[in-house]
Amino acid sequence: QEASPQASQTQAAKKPNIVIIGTGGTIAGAGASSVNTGDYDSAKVAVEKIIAAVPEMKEVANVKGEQIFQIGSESYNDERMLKLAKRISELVKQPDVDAVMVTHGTDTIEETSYLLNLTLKTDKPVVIIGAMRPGTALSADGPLNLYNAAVVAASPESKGKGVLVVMNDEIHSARDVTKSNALKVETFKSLYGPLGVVVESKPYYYRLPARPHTTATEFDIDQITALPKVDVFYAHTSMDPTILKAITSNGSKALIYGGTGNGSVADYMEEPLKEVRKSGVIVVRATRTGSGQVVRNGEEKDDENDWIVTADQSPQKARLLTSLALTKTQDTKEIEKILYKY
Ligand SMILES: NC(=O)CC[C@H](N)C(=O)O
Repeated sequence: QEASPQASQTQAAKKPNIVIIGTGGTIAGAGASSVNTGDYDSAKVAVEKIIAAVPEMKEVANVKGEQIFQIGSESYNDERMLKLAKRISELVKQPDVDAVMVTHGTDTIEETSYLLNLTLKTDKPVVIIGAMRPGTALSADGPLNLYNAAVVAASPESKGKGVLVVMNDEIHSARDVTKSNALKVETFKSLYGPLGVVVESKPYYYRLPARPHTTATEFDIDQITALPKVDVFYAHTSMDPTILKAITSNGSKALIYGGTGNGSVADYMEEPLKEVRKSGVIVVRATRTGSGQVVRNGEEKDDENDWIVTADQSPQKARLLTSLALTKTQDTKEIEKILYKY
């Protein structure tokens, strides 16, 4: 028996309204054949088509697509990130929008989502998803990731938990998540484990983010028009100190030195790095190891050189947070406090 139009209207009214913003990536990718899992063009398929491929989402929410760009996420820059963040901020202010999802390339999900987590002023669920295999491939992961993300975004339990990244049946906090493998579908890992999992159309949370996010931060996306320029230098054996010279005259306000081990600085890089600081650029020591806090004055003379250290953030996450910090203060001690707070 068909439901009456009124009955189906009431059904629709009970379901949350979710806007899905399409930005590109492999979830919007297409390969030449079904066995191409790593050889394909990303950012090809429109978000409406991606949504149409998962009609099961209609059971959980009223979903609507919106294409903001069609790019591989390696091509994000501050301008694009701000455009996306500002659009989400507009949407979450609408009373008829209950949650926002973003389909995103996986390369830089960890950066965009961290920026959103630090700057959006909302308790509504904001869920970012991608895929490791294009929709044309056998065992494509995008459709289930999309469905699971809708389940998470539609759940009242997901409110107030910060920006979430849902991939491979896991719910991650934007603060901690990182892409750990170039190909595998289980690439997304969080240093301290995921917040929860999605099982049979239900989210199950097991932990909460401890660091302030969204409504509890001092950063408001609506007040930010540009991000101060911050660059990253990746340390290795036999570095070329002249590369650091470029940082003193390219408009950078800070340099994240992705040091070996505990943010260590090679003996022959000390002078060039001191010069960077003397030129006015803030020097932040981070670690290239992927985890662990950098210890102030541990192996380096931070007090003497007026260098600062990150907590456990990767150089790329520290870059975004330092840039946000610079919108508030130029004081190195204050910036370091911010790096340890979020
Ligand atoms: N799996 C992916 O999404 C990678 C595709 C592309 N490099 C991107 O990040 O958009």
